[in-house]
Amino acid sequence: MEGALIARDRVGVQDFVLLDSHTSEAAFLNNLRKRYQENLIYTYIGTLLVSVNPYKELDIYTVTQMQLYRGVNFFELPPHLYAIADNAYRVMCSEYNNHFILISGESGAGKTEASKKILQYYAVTCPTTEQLQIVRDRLLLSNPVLEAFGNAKTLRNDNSSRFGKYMDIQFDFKGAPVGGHILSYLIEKSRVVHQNHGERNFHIFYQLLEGGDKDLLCWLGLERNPQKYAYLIQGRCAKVFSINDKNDWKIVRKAFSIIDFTEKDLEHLFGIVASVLHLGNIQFEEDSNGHAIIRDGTQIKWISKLLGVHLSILQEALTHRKIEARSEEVLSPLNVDLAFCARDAVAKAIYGRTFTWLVNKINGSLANKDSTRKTVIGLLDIYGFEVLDTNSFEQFCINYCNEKLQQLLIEMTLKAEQEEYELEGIEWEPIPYFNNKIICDLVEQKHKGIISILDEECLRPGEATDLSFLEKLEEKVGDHAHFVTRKLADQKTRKSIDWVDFRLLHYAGEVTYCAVGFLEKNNDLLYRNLKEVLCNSKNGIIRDCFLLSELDNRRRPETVATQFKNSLTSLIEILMSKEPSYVRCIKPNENKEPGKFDDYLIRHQVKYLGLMEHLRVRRAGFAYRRKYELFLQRYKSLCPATWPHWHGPAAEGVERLIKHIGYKPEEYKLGRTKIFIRFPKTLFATEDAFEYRKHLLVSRLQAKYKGCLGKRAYQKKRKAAIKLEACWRGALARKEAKKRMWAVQIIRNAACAVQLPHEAQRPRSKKRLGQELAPASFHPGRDIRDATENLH
Ligand SMILES: Nc1ncnc2c1ncn2[C@@H]1O[C@H](COP(=O)(O)OP(=O)(O)OP(=O)(O)O)[C@@H](O)[C@H]1O
Repeated sequence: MEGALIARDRVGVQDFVLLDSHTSEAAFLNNLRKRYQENLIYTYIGTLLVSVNPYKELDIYTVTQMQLYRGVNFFELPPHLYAIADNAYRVMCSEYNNHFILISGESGAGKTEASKKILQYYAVTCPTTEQLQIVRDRLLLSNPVLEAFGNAKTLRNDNSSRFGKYMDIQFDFKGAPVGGHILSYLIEKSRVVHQNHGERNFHIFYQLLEGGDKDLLCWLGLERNPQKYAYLIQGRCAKVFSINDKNDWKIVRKAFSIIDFTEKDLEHLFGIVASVLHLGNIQFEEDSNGHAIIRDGTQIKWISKLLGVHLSILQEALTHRKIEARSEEVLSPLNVDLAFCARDAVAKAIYGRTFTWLVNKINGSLANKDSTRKTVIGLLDIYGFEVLDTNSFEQFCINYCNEKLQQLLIEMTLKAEQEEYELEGIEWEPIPYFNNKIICDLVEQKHKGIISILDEECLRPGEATDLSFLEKLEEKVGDHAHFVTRKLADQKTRKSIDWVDFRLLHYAGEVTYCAVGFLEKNNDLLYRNLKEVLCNSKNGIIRDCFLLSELDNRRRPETVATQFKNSLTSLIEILMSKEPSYVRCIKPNENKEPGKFDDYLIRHQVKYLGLMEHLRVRRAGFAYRRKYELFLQRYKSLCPATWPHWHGPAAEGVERLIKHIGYKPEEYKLGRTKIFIRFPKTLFATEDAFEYRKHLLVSRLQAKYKGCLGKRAYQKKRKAAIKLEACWRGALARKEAKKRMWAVQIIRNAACAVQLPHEAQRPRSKKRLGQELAPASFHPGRDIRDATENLH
């Protein structure tokens, strides 16, 4: 916060909480824009981080930067992902509790990049040993593998994650990363068989074709040209290969070896990828009875080899459907349309289940077998609210997921805020906010919610269709305030809703869903005979996946929506038991252009990410709160009673201090351990006074220091002068004394020379005398004369 305060006049405010007009969306956008244009992509709302995708490499993710943020108080440095990561880590280590970082935003907003950067931060800054290095590498390299199979180029993002991901990083008591676990959500299987214009299939297909060596492709019966595969040219993407495919393939191959995939695993895995491509090239034609038959046997032979299933059984399974007639099972031939549907269903099913297998395999290699207690930090990278031109079953699931996460955010933020006030004994009035529980209930309520109604239609006997589902919705939830169809709408709204549509009023806005395809996608059915064939596959991955799900679904198969609902419920439970941190990613423009800030697009995201709401909640009570000790430490110079030292309790010191500054009662509240300041302007005034005071103190200090320096220099000189003088005098005196002694001696010697030659008084020779007294410069005649003169 202090960092934010200091820098507030430089480029906007680093924390939206400090915005004066916190209810103004324009002021919010203004601040975001100002900072974005200076490449300041991060801004706080309290402890939530807002991130705007820069669409260019910034020099803020270096190891030096990581070290800078390591172990530093949250608000001391400018907002950064590393501050969020470090804060969660430090609290986890000190309080030994679990955390999660929820990263959300729309496609292309930068969620995956953010989660990778957090992971790298932990990899670089956490303590590690040589053995833990393996875990660290596996954690980091699980990303390229999952991205290869779960990401694709879309119109909005060249590397779009087509699944939701929650990753737990486990730490031991020393804070070293020792393991991990990944949960994946709703992979977009429909992409395997169909892509929108300008989009691609999952990366792995292109990586294999571009990067796989000749022998491998030959073994898989593939050609290097993606144009040859029907499932890869649906989107008519201008550049089918991306510049990264070849390189990414190498990374993925390396990752496989580090994550412990055996040669057999890889053989089966690539066999499945190739089988999907071959499946897409299977064509059907009508025989004389109007039944589907396979036109060319080449593709099916490859599939039979790669999946390890008998050729004739596979042929039959793709062109027939097994039905139960009373106690008998009969094979009914399919027409061409149904055969194409069966083919696509197989491709989607084997790809989807292989993805699940892949996640499990990675989890196996990340698992920490040690049973000692560990703490975790979870990273949730999940699709944001999505509104397309035509919204289908997938968008319905994604937006439902966002409703649940919004509910979690509001609950946890409000709860945390309320708990803090309670803990501190502060009264506050809860602010009104839109509780989206009503929409969650509309979707998920047992027997009455949309998912239950959809399931009923999917599972009931008789002719159920998307239209009959729509009618059921009108009948059962028609009077809900957040639901509308063309039939139920008023005249004005009616025009914008088609007969096959229904509209939900989400917390983030209205979304119209086309009911066509809901039943089929929710059922996700594979004809029973096809399932049986796959259960008997010699390809280990396929056999395991299908056998397992057969065992799971022996009673009543769960529909896709119900599976998703259940997985979301357990995700929310996981998150509720942890301490939250939030990163909200914003996409600045549709063209992936650096520096372009599209106001309209961003305003929309600010709204549906609930940022204004979050800011309101943060500001509803108090804009700023600080522990008494920290507050006093910073501002004690503003009051003579607390400066330079306050010896009593910090709370009393703060009370004296704010009385001296002149805080009005409505501007603050004193809690048990913290001071709460309601308005930013109060804090800014205090900060300004502190800045002014700091300057004064600095000038005083400077003056004192200069004075000290001068005094010291003077004293040094004085001492030197005295010393010099003393030396000089001493030297003079010594010289004088010597001269006298010397003269006396000479005269004595001279006198002796004239008197009795006594042994003791025998005159020394002139030379000897000279050596004794003045060895170098003795001139007897001149010196005796001088000495005699001196005596007078
Ligand atoms: N901090 C960043 N610095 C530089 N470029 C970034 C940053 N964040 C995102 N980008 C760019 O934006 C692109 C899209 O980001 P990312 O894949 O993380 O989006 P996303 O929100 O995960 O999208 P999706 O939901 O489709 O997966 C990246 O490929 C990268 O080019």
